[in-house]
Amino acid sequence: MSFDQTTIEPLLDVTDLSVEIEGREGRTVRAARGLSFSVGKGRVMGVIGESGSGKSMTALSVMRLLPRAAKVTGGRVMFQGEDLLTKSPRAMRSLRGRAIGMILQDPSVSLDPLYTVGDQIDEALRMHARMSKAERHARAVELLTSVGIPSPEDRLDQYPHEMSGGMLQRVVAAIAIALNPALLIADEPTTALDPTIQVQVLDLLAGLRDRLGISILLITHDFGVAAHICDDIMVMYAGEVVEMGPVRQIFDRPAHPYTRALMHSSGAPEGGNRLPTIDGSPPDLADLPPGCAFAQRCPMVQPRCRAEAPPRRALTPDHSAACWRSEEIPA
Ligand SMILES: Nc1ncnc2c1ncn2[C@@H]1O[C@H](COP(=O)(O)OP(=O)(O)OP(=O)(O)O)[C@@H](O)[C@H]1O
Repeated sequence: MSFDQTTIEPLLDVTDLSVEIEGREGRTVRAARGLSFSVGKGRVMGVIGESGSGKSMTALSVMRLLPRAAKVTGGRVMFQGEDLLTKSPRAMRSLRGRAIGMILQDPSVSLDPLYTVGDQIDEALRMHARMSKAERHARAVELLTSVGIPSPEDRLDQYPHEMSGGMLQRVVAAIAIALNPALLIADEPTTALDPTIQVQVLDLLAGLRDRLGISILLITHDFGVAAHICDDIMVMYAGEVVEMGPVRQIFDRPAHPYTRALMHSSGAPEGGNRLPTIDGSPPDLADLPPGCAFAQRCPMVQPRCRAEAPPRRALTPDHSAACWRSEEIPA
């Protein structure tokens, strides 16, 4: 749990989610292992961790868009009272775009170069909502305005190649929110953008939460990005959630040595060193060691850590971490 559920209702509630990928030579990659987390209504939850920690697989599982080689081997993904893992592909298609919007890393991949921005927003509105052509046009203008695009009427007639990366990501955001989704899943939405534009796009997302009450699951490997807009964060390492809680509490008192190392190696959202550099590399997810997966890189490792995996336990009602030595980590 990452927020006080007596006052904030969860919108997305994931329990014990496990994902396996059939790799080469019969290797089974354990991309997610028993993940549990909740995204509160109107909250931004940051999913943070190094490359390969399982952030994207987690998001793809929620959206039911895992690649063919990957499969969910256990768990529940409760959203608006239903387990998404049991829904039909057709029901999921309808849910995506309507109740769950998506923003991916590279806006040029999300948009079709052959159609104008206006056509692409219109398509999203036509697929799911019963609106007249005039209503759809008015809504498209309203959407572009709400994501901070100046002269929206003119922009509707432009093609993606006529717009900058930052503007394109705003268009993607406009399409993602076109049908008033309750949840937005954003996978590294600012990584492909210039640092100054990154901040603008993050502010846009924060604005959507504040104005529309949308919940956001934001994947990033950048602590600066998380600090900028997240209410809560979950830190992933080797397919597990190793720490979770309100961002302020984690900043003030990290309770996992990996979180602390990430915080110390990450730059501000304005630029600088975005890729965390921590000595050593994560374990092979197809051949995990016994005990704590971080033990081999951990500055605080003890013999017990190599023998027995620490369960995630609560330090405060809404802050938890999976480390035997949480209480000893310097603030
Ligand atoms: N098609 C695939 N076949 C085999 N293994 C895969 C495949 N896709 C991903 N993986 C593995 O699954 C694990 C989790 O990957 P995932 O993409 O979720 O990590 P991530 O934290 O999102 O990383 P990044 O920040 O680089 O996107 C990684 O170890 C990765 O190597």
